[in-house]
Amino acid sequence: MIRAKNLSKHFGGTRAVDEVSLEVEKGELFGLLGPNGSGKTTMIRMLTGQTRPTSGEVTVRGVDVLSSPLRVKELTGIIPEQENPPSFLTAEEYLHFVAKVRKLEDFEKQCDWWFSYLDFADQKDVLCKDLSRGTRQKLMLSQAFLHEPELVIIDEPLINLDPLMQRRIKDFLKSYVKKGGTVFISTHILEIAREICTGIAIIYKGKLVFSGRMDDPAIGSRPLEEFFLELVS
Ligand SMILES: Nc1ncnc2c1ncn2[C@@H]1O[C@H](COP(=O)(O)OP(=O)(O)OP(=O)(O)O)[C@@H](O)[C@H]1O
Repeated sequence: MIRAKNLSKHFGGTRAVDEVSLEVEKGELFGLLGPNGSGKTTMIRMLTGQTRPTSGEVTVRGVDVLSSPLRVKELTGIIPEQENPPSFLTAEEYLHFVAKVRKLEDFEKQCDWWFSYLDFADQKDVLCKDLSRGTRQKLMLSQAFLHEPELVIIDEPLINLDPLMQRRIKDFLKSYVKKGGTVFISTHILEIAREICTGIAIIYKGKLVFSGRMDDPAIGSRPLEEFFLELVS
């Protein structure tokens, strides 16, 4: 689903991502972990065609991201970090707009399902600029999954969500991959990764320091925090 080979991004003298190679298979719920400033967002931006790598190769669902970034956007659901929906549309208008861009038919039912599942039907007619941060995140999650893409890439999926909504999204993500979807998330919340991810990669100062399945013997049964701290300190 995702193949990155020796991917690097430099900003002047800063090596935000440094020669990272990764493979994510179909059906995985894959977590990209790392401390603040370790390169997670930059990595996601390269995987989704939002930032051009300094060097390296990346394909998503077999499509070369560098030469066909728009095709990658068609094939995947994406939520960039702290992305906001357009201020001048209501929540419902935005979701309907995305459904039309994604060429969905009979989309009103699907949109209503999301409003109800994430418990924000009462905010449908509110302008996006007036939604709370958590509700904006609910809307962004809804738009990413609306067309049921085979692959969804989310930078910090649970940001700004209350514990009940975090539970609901975690359950949704687990069931999505059980049904054959693939989800790639970044997070610095280790309990989320321990609870829902099937595979993880850890980056530190731009370099990949671990990549493997959650049941990798190197992690064992110890708390993920212990393993993580060993690698990043
Ligand atoms: N546009 C940019 N220009 C210059 N430096 C940048 C730019 N974007 C990111 N960086 C730098 O690249 C490094 C990695 O940043 P990045 O945002 O990818 O980290 P992150 O792991 O997502 O961090 P966080 O968990 O704090 O969101 C940081 O040193 C950051 O300052």
